[in-house]
Amino acid sequence: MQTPATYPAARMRRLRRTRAMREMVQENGLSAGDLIWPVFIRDGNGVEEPIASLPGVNRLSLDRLLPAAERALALGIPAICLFPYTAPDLRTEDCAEAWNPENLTNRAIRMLKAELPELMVMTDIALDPYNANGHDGFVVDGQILNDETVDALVKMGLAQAEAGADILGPSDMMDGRIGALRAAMESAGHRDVAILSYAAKFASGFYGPFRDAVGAGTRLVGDKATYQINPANREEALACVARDLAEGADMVMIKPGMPYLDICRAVKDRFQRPTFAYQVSGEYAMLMAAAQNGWLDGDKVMLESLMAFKRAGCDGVLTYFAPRVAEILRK
Ligand SMILES: NCC(=O)CCC(=O)O
Repeated sequence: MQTPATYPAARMRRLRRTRAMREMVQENGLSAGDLIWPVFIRDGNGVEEPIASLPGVNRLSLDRLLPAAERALALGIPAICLFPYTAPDLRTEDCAEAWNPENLTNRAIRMLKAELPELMVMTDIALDPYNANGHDGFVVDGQILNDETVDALVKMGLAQAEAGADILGPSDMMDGRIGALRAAMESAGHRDVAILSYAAKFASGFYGPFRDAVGAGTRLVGDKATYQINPANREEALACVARDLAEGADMVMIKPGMPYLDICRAVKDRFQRPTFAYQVSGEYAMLMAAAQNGWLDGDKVMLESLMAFKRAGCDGVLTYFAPRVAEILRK
């Protein structure tokens, strides 16, 4: 970096004097094309069910998903990511609904790809929405089984690819799942299905409202500390990213987002690969709650928080704010 001259030759405020000048020298930008919109889906017809801990976010039945997705596409959002709220009777210990070709997610993928082929559909690969105990893997005697879970995740990913998913998002943090999914995609002829690995996923308290949204919160027995990363660890997160890229991930994600911007920057600097952050439900809920109380300017902090991800090196962000941001950016 060129050291600035000393005062008064250097007056940093010269380039902040007008909006035109500030915009001309702005280092990072945010556009609708940077956003992936996570959407909660549920069975039924004509349903838009509010989620108390995520103000402004609804669980949508598929007939309501379609116009919402259409709007997202019109606003320039390139991808949506589907999260199912699974009916209680379909949550079992064997999680068989996860790879049912006719499950809610797979029906949603087929509908979206038939109606809006240009909108990319990303999926989530983890057993928690289908598991009786809210965990991302099979639980036997209180242990989360790794390899047996990976086999199930592969079946789940194959069903999603078969339904037409563009991007698979393994979010479970089992070891070896990226390599197993990549190999399965190759041999099943789904060579162009991309994998966006939740590579650096921390065992965070910020996921609370999401668990309410998919109905896993009250079911979760214990915590996810035996498979998600300890929030204290940076090198371990980088090792997970290196491993997932080596196993065939096309893109990687850091999650949560705002408390982990240092990890975003380190991942981008070290690997130079497409890097995403997930601005998770707790981050959204915090900002919305403060805005609803009049303590923060909601739109302002929303845009600022998303720009922070770009500044930290992210290529894009998964955010529940996506449609609102895209609307503001269009003006
Ligand atoms: N596998 C997806 C998530 O865990 C999302 C978390 C959140 O939004 O809190």
